[in-house]
Amino acid sequence: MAGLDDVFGELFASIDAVVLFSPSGSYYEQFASVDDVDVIVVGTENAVGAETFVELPLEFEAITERIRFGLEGALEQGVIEDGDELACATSVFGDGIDTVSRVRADAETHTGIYDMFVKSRADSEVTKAVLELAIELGQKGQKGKPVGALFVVGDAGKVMNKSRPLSYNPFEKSHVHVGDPIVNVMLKEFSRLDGAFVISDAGKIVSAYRYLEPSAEGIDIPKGLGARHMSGAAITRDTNAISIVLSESDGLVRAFKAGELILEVDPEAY
Ligand SMILES: Nc1ncnc2c1ncn2[C@@H]1O[C@H](COP(=O)(O)OP(=O)(O)OP(=O)(O)O)[C@@H](O)[C@H]1O
Ligand SMILES: [Mn+2]
Repeated sequence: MAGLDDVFGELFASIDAVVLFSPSGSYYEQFASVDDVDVIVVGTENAVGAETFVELPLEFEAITERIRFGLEGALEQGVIEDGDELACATSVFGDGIDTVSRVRADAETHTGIYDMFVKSRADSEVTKAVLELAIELGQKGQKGKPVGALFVVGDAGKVMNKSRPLSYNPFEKSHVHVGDPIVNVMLKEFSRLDGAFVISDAGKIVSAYRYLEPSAEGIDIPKGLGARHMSGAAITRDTNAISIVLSESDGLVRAFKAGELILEVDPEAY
């Protein structure tokens, strides 16, 4: 009779690498004594001081997203290759690692979400701060009511050229940056008002209340979404910016790059 190892063992038979998602130090250490296996650590920070590390911008709640994003980053960094067989160990139910998924690295399913942070014009810290802000706004709303918001990040000069003011710009003479706690309060306050926020590569808030006027021809966004998403998507094809959009109507946060939807997250899941 076959033992469980014969059955479950197939999950990690002849794999090219083990990918540990946010392992504890002791869990990671155990792999040091395993022969002939490459170990890659993926997480929001390299808490275990791993030699091979891939950074996640957020702790994705959905395991499929977490693995897809982590592997996309690992492919980008060249620590794995297309077609590699990987044992991805992650936590689904508890604090510790409780799940192993066998996944084949597939360069074809490249979504661009990793590029959004690492290969964009804007600093990855800036993109991350804006994404976190949008998620936080989505969780709390404005005084309990759902709000929508549109942030256009990077390539600000070109974005300004493709847009016009809806009202006076409260950030006109200021030198404030995203990530700054005061600025987050201001951005949340202004998010009740119309138009887009324009943010520079380095995170400076260039303007609020911008009405975007990109060419929207041929832009394909999910059905049911309106002008905020259409303009947010289209501006990323006309410029090298990325857009992060919080929908007032369905509460989801979406990101667009090069005119394409590259990320869709439910703020309630974080
Ligand atoms: N071209 C644009 N540039 C900047 N902001 C815009 C633009 N078009 C619409 N908006 C902003 O988006 C808001 C919502 O518009 P609309 O309902 O058409 O968008 P939506 O994609 O359905 O977004 P939501 O899901 O939040 O309702 C508008 O009140 C306006 O503030
Ligand atoms: Mn709408």
